[in-house]
Amino acid sequence: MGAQLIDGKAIAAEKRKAMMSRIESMKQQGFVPGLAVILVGENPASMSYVKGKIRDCKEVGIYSELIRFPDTVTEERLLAEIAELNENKEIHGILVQLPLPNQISEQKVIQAIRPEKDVDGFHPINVGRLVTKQEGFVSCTPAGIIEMLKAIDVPVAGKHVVVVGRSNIVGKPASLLFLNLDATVTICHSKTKPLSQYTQQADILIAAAGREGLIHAEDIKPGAIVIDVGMNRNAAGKLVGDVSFEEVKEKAGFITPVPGGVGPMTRVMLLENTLIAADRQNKKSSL
Ligand SMILES: Nc1nc(=O)c2c([nH]1)NC[C@@H]1CN(c3ccc(C(=O)N[C@@H](CCC(=O)O)C(=O)O)cc3)C=[N+]21
Repeated sequence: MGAQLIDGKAIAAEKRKAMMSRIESMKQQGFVPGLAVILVGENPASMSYVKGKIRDCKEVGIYSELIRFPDTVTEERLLAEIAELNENKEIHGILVQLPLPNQISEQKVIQAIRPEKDVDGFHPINVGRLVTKQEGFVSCTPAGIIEMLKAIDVPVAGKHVVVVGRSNIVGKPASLLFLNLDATVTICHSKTKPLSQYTQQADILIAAAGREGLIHAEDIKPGAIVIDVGMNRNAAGKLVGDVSFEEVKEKAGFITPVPGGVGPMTRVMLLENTLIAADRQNKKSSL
């Protein structure tokens, strides 16, 4: 294999280890960081993701609450729960697992969370802070991608970053983060024609379209850094990214695997954001 593997799982484990001592010293000062996770319904994928988040919290010593509702829950009830968590002094971060059932407006729910507790970074206030380069919370997946590049010591300034995908959760915030780090950023999406003409120009390629087999060897520049955000089930039921890993790894300089790449970094950044939230709220209350 030509490319060096970026081992997200190992980098995330390293980061969790470093967090444990930070949390230990917080606790010695009588302060325990806390995360509330709201799960609506019984979608198996959502249930398994949420379980993973709660397990991560336990491992590093973050207090966590899992709050579950049936998929028939009203928007009003959900908003009331969030209002309560906004006032709860033991809870510094609130995450509502997406997607939500159709009777509930995701935008309304996201906007009900106090921006200071929005550890997903989905609230428009936090998105606006990212756009204007102010302190706030950044969506966990893009933040995790930046941490991976830091871990392999790759400077971003002046690089051409091509982002394929424009979701509110990954593509858009990733583009803004790279722009804030002085990269030259191109955003591509399903209507971009021809896609390969753009991806071939990338020093750093972010594949976040959610389509298996989107990126092949001929679509990249030799030596490029390829970050695969895709999470697709292939015909054999296996979890695969947007990048045809076996062929692209021969031509890339660095590549992330799926699983074991961006996913574990996303999870660890949620813990990181929860610690940042706890720190900021602790400072405020002791002023
Ligand atoms: N409010 C909210 N915040 C989220 O951050 C959020 C969400 N809703 N809804 C769903 C998506 C999805 N997501 C994943 C995070 C990590 C892995 C992960 O760790 N994946 C493992 C593999 C897991 C497996 O094998 O299924 C890996 O890539 O190695 C997966 C998926 C967070 N999301």
